[in-house]
Amino acid sequence: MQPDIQPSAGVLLGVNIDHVATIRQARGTRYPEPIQAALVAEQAGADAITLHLREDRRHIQDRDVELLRGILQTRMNLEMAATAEMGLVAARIRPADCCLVPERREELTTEGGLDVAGNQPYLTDFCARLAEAGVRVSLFIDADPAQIEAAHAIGAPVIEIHTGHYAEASTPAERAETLAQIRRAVDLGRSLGLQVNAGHGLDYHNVQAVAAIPGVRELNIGHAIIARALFTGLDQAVRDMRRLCLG
Ligand SMILES: CC(=O)[C@@H](O)[C@H](O)COP(=O)(O)O
Ligand SMILES: NCC(=O)COP(=O)(O)O
Repeated sequence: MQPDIQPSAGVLLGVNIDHVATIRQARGTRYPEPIQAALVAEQAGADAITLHLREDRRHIQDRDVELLRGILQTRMNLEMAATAEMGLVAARIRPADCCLVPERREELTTEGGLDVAGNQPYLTDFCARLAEAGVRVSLFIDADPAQIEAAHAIGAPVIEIHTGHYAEASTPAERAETLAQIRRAVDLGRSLGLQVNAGHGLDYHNVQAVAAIPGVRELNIGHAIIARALFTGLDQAVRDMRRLCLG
């Protein structure tokens, strides 16, 4: 089946395959295989494959990252905490992109953005070392001007705006306000010359409003795609999301 070859309308789709690995880890089996998911997603039109190597290895394993590094046809976006251990992994794997995200072992999923403003010296050095290894650094941050300005100050070329508060909004007013915050964050990031991505909690019902924000370059989406794939298959789930992103 040939993928829908459509010219990118400027909004790229990074498919996060973490939760394929969640199902595998639930029983410790050899299936489902995240490698297979990545290739299916790419064939269906994903512009990048995102995977989060967590410190607790609850889903993606080191072997997934190592194997995919030599297999992906598009681009690896490796998400990780800004720790010494993960810095060594990134320097060895040298993914095209590395997105630094905060982690707390007890969290169910990522809860907030990275505190760049509060950790500038450490993150400046951490990002410089990744850049020296040829890795493009992205910082997963809240739609907070101080964090966006700090990301620019430490030399990160890319930011990914945390869309979780928008995704979890429970009223139309809250949804409108959180979307406006994202829009302002995109405008500020672009004015500083940053590439601005967005992600977390985006699904088939809330993605279009974010994809329509001028200046958003890439959306990283996983949980909703993998959930839909249970019923439509992964190829169709990715195609459907790609179509919504293109508007
Ligand atoms: C940073 C982010 O929002 C996600 O990409 C992250 O991977 C969420 O963590 P889980 O995939 O473990 O839910
Ligand atoms: N950085 C966001 C991501 O990769 C996927 O987040 P989600 O769609 O699984 O919530």
